[in-house]
Amino acid sequence: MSALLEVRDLTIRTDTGRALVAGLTFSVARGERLGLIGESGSGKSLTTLAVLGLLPDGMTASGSVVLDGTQIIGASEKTLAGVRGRGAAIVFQEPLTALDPLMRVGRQIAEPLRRRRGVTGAALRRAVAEALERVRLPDPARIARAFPHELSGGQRQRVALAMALACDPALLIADEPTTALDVTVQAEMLDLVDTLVRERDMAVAFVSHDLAVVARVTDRVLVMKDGHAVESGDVHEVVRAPREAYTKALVDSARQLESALDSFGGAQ
Ligand SMILES: Nc1ncnc2c1ncn2[C@@H]1O[C@H](COP(=O)(O)OP(=O)(O)OP(=O)(O)O)[C@@H](O)[C@H]1O
Repeated sequence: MSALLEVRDLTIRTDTGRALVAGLTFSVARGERLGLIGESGSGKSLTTLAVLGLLPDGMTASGSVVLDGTQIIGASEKTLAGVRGRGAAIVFQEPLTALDPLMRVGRQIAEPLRRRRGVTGAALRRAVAEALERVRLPDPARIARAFPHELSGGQRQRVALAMALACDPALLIADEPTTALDVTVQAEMLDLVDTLVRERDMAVAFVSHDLAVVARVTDRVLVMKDGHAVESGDVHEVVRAPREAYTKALVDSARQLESALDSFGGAQ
């Protein structure tokens, strides 16, 4: 069976022709969990935006990005609208990127369900409540009536996840979805993403600069540096025996962080 996402020789350039991502090739099978890892500026976010045809104005992509059978590069807005939500959906680091500050969150979750699935009336209200329950938000009726600023950062991130999952995407793209949260809320959010994607056999592209986080929720990892892939493989293999110096440095810094956290925990 063909891959759910097939990226071939993806190059992303600025309007001045500078390549920010160059010749990137990777794929994600249905149900597979891929981590995209690399230091800040390595091109992870631009790669995920290109997968949904969401590159910032002025940037162009070349090569091939086939998502759920649809070629994304050069596709019309109409084609892209058809594949977004169902083929893949994205959760960003800062949920306010995805949430409209002036709209109650219930309406924001309802909107894609109405538009893409044609759900209306009582069925739509039920679907919104279910979407909020699925991400383990207590008192979904109250949350649905709230505006984004009335929720905590962790609750907003769950709402953003509920929106992304509303149309049952085949691929969930999570771009550092826990970085802006405090450590406990981060761990809860990771567990939630992990549980939900396993329950649904959903594929994930999980973007992070933190190898420890990626190892927790993915099976395979693609290491990026300066817009190129430097290494890929089974996440535990890569952590155990990194081949490239750059990957080794990422592994070492993740270990240092872990042991610092351990000794901090032990001192309490
Ligand atoms: N809108 C933009 N205009 C110009 N350059 C950009 C733009 N967005 C990103 N870049 C540049 O493209 C490169 C890759 O950025 P990208 O956001 O994909 O990296 P990243 O690996 O996701 O980093 P981070 O972990 O910090 O989000 C960086 O050098 C960045 O400065």
